[in-house]
Amino acid sequence: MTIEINNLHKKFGKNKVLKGVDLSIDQGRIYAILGPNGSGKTTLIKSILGMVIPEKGNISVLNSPIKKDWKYRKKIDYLPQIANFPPNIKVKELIRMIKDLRNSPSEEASLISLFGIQTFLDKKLSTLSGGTKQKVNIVLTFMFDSPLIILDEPTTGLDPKALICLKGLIQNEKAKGKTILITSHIMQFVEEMADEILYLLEGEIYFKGTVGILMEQTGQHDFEHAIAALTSTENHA
Ligand SMILES: Nc1ncnc2c1ncn2[C@@H]1O[C@H](COP(=O)(O)OP(=O)(O)OP(=O)(O)O)[C@@H](O)[C@H]1O
Repeated sequence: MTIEINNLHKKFGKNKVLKGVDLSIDQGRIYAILGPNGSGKTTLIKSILGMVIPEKGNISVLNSPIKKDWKYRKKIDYLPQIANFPPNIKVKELIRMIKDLRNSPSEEASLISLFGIQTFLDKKLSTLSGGTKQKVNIVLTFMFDSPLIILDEPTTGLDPKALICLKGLIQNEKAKGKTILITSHIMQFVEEMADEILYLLEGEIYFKGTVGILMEQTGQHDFEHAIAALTSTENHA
């Protein structure tokens, strides 16, 4: 089991976001974490990363409980939804900085040419377009070789060519036996990529299963409508 979560609770003030999440994530599959805005997708991801500390519950990553042991973070490649990097440094300096921080082997050259960002290496981050920044973030995420990859809204701002590259990259990593967790509001992307859907609602995993099972349970013929129908039928995980 790559990730095991039991009875996870997290609130911010009076706002109870996660209310007893139970979840098992198997190795070598692509999982899409879906749910309405504010349903707690990012909170769940950050709990797995140890960036949010839950009040209650247990999380194990790669067979070890994560409490009080931060070393497991090195085994996760994480693409944040909003990356706050210093604006005044150049792309190549950022790549260098992240490599030094991680102190793990990295393979950035092929990714830089795959996304065609060679000409931006000497540019400051503040001068880049949104899509180019996202390409840089993708390079920073995929240049390491960790068994678990977590992508929070990876498609944001990407043009079609970059989107195709991203999909290929994700499939390649899966073929190597890696486990991939993705949040996305782009249903076409999710349908194409995900082996399994995890739908968060009212602080719990409301549905867990394949796209096929989701369609069958909701009686819908397209994925977008099946997701929309989830909340109006009884489809508990
Ligand atoms: N650091 C924080 N302090 C206070 N409230 C927070 C904090 N982080 C998240 N929240 C609240 O927790 C709830 C869940 O937020 P979260 O970002 O996990 O949702 P999400 O499902 O990822 O949403 P979206 O689809 O909009 O990205 C929201 O109501 C949000 O306002």
